[in-house]
Amino acid sequence: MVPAARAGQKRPGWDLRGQLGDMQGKVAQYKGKLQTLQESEGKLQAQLDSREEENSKLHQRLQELEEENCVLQGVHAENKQLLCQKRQMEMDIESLSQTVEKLQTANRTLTATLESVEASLKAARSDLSDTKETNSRLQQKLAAKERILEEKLHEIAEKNDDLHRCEMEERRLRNLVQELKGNIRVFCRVRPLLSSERNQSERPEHIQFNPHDSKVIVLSRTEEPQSHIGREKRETVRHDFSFDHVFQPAASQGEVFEEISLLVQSSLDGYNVSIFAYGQTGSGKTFTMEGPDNMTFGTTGMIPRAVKQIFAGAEELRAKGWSYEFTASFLEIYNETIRDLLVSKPEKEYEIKRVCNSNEDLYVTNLKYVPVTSEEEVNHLLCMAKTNRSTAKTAINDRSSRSHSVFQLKLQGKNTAKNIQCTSVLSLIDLAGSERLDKSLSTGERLKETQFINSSLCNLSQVISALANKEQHVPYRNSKLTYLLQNGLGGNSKTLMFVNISPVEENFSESLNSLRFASKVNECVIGTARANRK
Ligand SMILES: Nc1ncnc2c1ncn2[C@@H]1O[C@H](COP(=O)(O)OP(=O)(O)OP(=O)(O)O)[C@@H](O)[C@H]1O
Repeated sequence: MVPAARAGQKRPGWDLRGQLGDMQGKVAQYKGKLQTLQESEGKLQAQLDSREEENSKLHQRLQELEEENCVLQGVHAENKQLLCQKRQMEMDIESLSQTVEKLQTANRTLTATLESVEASLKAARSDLSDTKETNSRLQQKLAAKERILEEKLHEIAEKNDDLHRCEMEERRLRNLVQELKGNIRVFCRVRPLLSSERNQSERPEHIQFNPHDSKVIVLSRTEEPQSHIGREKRETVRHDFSFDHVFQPAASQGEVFEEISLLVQSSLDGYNVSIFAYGQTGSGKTFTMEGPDNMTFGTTGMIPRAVKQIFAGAEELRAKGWSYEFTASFLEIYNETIRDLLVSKPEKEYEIKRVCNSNEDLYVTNLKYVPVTSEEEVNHLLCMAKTNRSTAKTAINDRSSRSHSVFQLKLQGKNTAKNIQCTSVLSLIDLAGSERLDKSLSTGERLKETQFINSSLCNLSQVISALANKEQHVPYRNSKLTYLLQNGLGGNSKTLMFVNISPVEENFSESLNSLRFASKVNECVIGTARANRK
């Protein structure tokens, strides 16, 4: 467009040819330029292509880089996370370090403790081993001791058997001694003068003792001349008596009991034992058997002493396997009538009967038989009996007993281990006064009493002599006393009689009578006693 505008400014024909030439030049120019351009374009195109190629490569590279970036970003994020984790881990590590430090400290402490524990353990192990050794030594010792113990137990068992044999032998020998002394023994006891009797003489001269022989007593009296019996001048008449023992007035209750204690003991061995006190009123029978009213420890009589010994003996025998049951009764026979001393107002009738299915055992109907377990219980019964005992006044003694009193203790022993049983009755009898009729000034009721007393005492002597003479008939039934005591009088029992003597010269005849009666009894030899054993 630009050349048309210039041609309008110069001549139109020239102008057109010039313009054409110009134009052609210009076209050629343009053509050249175009070619150059085309070439440039080709180059550019080539460049463009190469650029495009490069661009594509770059693009690809960019993509790769983006991808890498993306990866890097991931890595970065990861890195960041790792950093975070690292920090966390560092913190953890730090805390762990602290923990580790603490643990190390604790570990150190524990190690120290462990060391000390190990040391203790070691010591304990060593102790344990020592203890084990000691233990094993002790076990051996124990086993040895057990063996010894077993042997000893065996020995003890054998010794126990020996002991039992010895005990039986001792019993046998003790009873043999008693038998050799005679189953009926008589002890004479002369009581001291009472203060009320002192005006007579300080020392009774009509009674003499032998200081070298405790078995002898002599009664002597100077008698006036009596030509009708051949005595022309005054002469001293001697009456010599010999008994198993004679107790002088000074003899204590203890000394007397010592002499009868073996006899009492044999009732624990199964022997019936009867101990009588015989003598005139006021001669000391009740004192000997029971003791005085104002009893002291030293003056207790044979009954409480026997009871004490029986219970003590039973207790000793308990250790040897024996056990005992005791039954006590206390009665009096007054004018041939039985009365229970263990009841204050006896109203019943009492009769002596045989126990059913038994040839020997007797019992009294309605009588109180009291099972007793101790000395105190029996002493209580003795007190009760003393109060209830019938007493009556006579010319000779203020509180003279006019009845026979019979205390009986039944003993039932058993030794379960040895399968032995024994039964016996210990009878302690305080006989009624034996004074003669003329002296006691008895009349009326008193006369009757005296007759009953004398008849039953006479019957007692008849029974004893019938037994001694081995007579077929023994008159037990003639009096309540002998009937009741027949088991304590026969050959199966041991009998002891105290003959009590008053020291008063006035009582010479009574004393002589008593000593004569006792002598008769003493002469009796009744068969061998047998223990009631099963
Ligand atoms: N050995 C003695 N020592 C001291 N006093 C005694 C002795 N023996 C007896 N007596 C006393 O003599 C008196 C008579 O004794 P006791 O009453 O025992 O006689 P008794 O024979 O039982 O008489 P009775 O037949 O009347 O019962 C009593 O005062 C008693 O204390």
